[in-house]
Amino acid sequence: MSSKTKCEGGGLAQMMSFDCLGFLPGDDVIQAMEIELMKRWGLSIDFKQSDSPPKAIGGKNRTNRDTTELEQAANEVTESTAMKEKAEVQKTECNGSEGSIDTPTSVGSSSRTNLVSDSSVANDGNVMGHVVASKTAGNNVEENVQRLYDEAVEILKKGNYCDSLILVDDALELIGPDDWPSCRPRWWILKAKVLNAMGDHVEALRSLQKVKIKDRSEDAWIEGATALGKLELHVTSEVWLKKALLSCMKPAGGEQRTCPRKLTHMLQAVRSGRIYDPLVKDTPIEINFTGNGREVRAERKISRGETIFKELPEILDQSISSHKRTACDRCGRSLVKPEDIFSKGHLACAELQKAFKRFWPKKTPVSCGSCDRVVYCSDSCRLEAWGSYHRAICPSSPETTAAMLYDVRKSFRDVMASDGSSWQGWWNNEFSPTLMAKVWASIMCQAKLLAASDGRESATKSDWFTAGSQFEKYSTSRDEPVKEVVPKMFELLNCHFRRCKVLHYDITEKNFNRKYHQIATNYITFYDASDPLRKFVDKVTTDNKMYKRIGKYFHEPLPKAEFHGLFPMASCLNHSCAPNAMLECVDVDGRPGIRIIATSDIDNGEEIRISYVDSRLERKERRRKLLKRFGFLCQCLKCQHEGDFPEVCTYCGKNADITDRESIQATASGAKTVNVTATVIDNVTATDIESDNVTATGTKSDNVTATGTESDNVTATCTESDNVTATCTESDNITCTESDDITCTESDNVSATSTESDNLSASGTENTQTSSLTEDAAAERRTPGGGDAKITSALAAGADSESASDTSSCSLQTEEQASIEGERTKYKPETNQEPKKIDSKPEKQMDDSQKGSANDSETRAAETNSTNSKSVSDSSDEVKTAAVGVEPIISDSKTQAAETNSTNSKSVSDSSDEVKTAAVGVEPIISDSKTQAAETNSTNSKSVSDSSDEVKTATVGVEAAKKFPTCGRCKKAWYCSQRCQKEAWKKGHKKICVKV
Ligand SMILES: C[S@@+](CC[C@H](N)C(=O)[O-])C[C@H]1O[C@@H](n2cnc3c(N)ncnc32)[C@H](O)[C@@H]1O
Repeated sequence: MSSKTKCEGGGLAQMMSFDCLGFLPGDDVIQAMEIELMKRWGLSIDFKQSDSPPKAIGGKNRTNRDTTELEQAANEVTESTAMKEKAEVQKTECNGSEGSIDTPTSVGSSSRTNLVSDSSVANDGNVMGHVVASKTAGNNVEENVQRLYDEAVEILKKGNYCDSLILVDDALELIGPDDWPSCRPRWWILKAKVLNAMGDHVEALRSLQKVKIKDRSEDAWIEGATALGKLELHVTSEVWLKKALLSCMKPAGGEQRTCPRKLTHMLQAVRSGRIYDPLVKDTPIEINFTGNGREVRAERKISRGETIFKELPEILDQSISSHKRTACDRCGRSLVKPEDIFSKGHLACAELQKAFKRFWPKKTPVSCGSCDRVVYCSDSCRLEAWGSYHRAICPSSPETTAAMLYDVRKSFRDVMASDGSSWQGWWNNEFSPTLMAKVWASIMCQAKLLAASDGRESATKSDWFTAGSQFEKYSTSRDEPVKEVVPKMFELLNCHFRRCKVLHYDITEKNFNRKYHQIATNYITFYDASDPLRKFVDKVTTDNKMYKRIGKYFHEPLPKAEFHGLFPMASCLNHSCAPNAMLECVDVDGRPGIRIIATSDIDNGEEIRISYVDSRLERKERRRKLLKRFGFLCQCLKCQHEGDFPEVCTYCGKNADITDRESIQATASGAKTVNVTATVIDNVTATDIESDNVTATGTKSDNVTATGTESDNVTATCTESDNVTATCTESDNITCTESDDITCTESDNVSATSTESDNLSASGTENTQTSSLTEDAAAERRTPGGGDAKITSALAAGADSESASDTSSCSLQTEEQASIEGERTKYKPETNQEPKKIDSKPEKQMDDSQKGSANDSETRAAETNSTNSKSVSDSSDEVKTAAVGVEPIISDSKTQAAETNSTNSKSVSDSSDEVKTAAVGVEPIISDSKTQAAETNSTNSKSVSDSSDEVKTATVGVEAAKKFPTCGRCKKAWYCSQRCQKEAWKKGHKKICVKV
């Protein structure tokens, strides 16, 4: 795609949160019918070429579509519109209307009396009189016309449609076309407003069409779009809304500006209707667009256990962790073989072999024919895949970028468990990179088909827009940069599609981020409900004798071929931890799909929600998962009425003790390390005298301060925090990340490094080096291998064999080619081992790059999974850190994490490398003589000392506060008083409380 035709849409697309506002596939046919109808109603067709969609693939466009077909369709619409009109709430009629047969409504258009001279109408008489008089006298006319206009608007506001219509008509008659041409359009628009309010949308359009296109203001386009929408001419309505948006963004002769939210909302609502209405037509749901995005509502009462809808994925890819299980690349049908599941030893068992012969469903995979990377369950899947995406990513030769994409997918799975770090910059484990590649490939194949069906070699802008619009269904509100985290994958995809045989597509950074978030927000994990392994096991387990002999081979949870798919309707379902529906994997039309089932009775109009996580998990765990993958803090009824901590009243938020839970503080003297780590605590402070390391780490904290006097390293690190200060007096190093202020006073040798810091100052120091990185440089540093020219070029080299046409941008450098070979082998360790479960590591990879050191604290804290304190030291000379009173999980109250100002602290040490956890509420334990001073800066501080000077670790201990009594039924809420418990019960706890 040339830069001219990039599907970026600039501010417009962003504002709309749609990729590009092109036409949707099939719009040409719909528009042809809409034009037919408009002609019947005597409306002019003032379209330009660019207002028309490209013709449908394999279909007929409006020029070659059979006219009788169109007429028939138009007749049907006319009839249904007329019927609707009848059923609709009363339309206002002034003096009786005379609608023509084809015109669904025609109110007040023909039979009004001319009231130019009748100034008794409503209260406009005087103004009208003035206008007439001033016109005759030739003075003050414009002023009087303006007054007349204001008057008409006032009357309209009062809902007196007939009077305002009469006034507008009279004014239009009075102000002849040649009098004040610039003033007439306003009157026509006002007339359209009145007519729309009266329900006469055809007449409203007729009025608007009296205004020349070049004179149509944003208001005119909006009014027209409203009329068209009411007449259910949705494609044309959207065209008018886009014109409103354009004229609002850049009014004639005016400066570029931002448009009102209302307008973008209108466009989104029309667009959503156009996208989802055809999908939901045979279901009991409607999909609406609200201020909070899409939502699914019941259109009628739905009973518990009822299937709400079934759906197949629009596009899918196998999850990285299950790639060893053979499955169809197109539909996800599992083609798993015994060898994929059982070890060689097990396979040697004759009994098992016999059982395989008898019970294992036989299905021979169909290979791609061009590459050996994918298989299909049937020839039809193979052909479908080839036409719709695979031909754009088929790795027919091992040297291609496409092959590398598959290598990455495979190797990623193999090495993740052992060496996650070597994958930094390539990918994370959210979903497979080939899913993203398939999305682009299918846009490309669609654009190619659109172009080809019109006899063109290359795709036009409109083709690209239409092709891209198939993924508009998957909206997202997330926009964090991803390219920076996985720059190598960006390079690989960009290089591949830029030089692809099908068409050239230049993936921009913005495209990449957007597609990533679209997929990450919307993918659903599913599997083939008719998996051969499942069928085999079912058969064996029903045969008692057989089960006795071979049942021992499958005690483990059975591994499934698992997929990530994009499901248009299910992706609109919002989450609730107390859902009224759930998702189940089932066969749909002979293919693996899903169905949504009501888990309780659902009222007409009620929102349908599923749970994105296991709703039996603790609230903090559910919220952590939701925040991590979907970026929201769940506020559902269940979350509102469950607590995380026994020390905090779930209802009123009161703490069980009197300490100030907004602060966490540690002070130590002469210790090796003073380390305070906190999540969602406002003030995090580590202070130290003559110690080696002082570290304060805060996530989502307001103030993070590390202060050292004559200390070696002072580090304050924070993620998403407001103020981070590392202050050091006569100390050696200060490091601040994402800090607002850094201050150094009278230090000997200070090196203060700041990333994205606002203020960096060093005063009174003898030897000071300060550096402030620019955002770009910082990004490059943060991303291992970021900007790695070798990889980029090598990727280009790999792509060379695919296309000779575009060598300028991806040039081949031989010594670099060798380097990618090195990379390739590095990423392809030979392993026959069963891949380990890779849950946390890959996630951590992404976090590491995104969150910097804060991630460490989160990981450590997650390991301890405790709100309680611990301190750790060990005999190695590495500095060990431990989260102090840290809850890594999101908490909506700043008071939920424990703090150090406590009465009882403790520290634990151990000689192993691992972070150890400790029980709470006990006196400090000193199990290792190498642990030295620890002291909490509290009223009841503890101190621990030791005579050795080898390793000094000081960490702050925390005691859990007193606990409140729990809800006896569900044990998921704590209350400080009976009153709180009763109130909470009434306000919603009752609805979510389940006896355990
Ligand atoms: C699969 S989409 C669901 C449809 C969504 N409303 C939309 O328009 O895209 C998932 C996204 O919906 C939003 N979402 C879903 N459930 C939510 C909830 N309970 N609270 C807040 N946001 C929610 C989040 O932004 C999440 O990333």
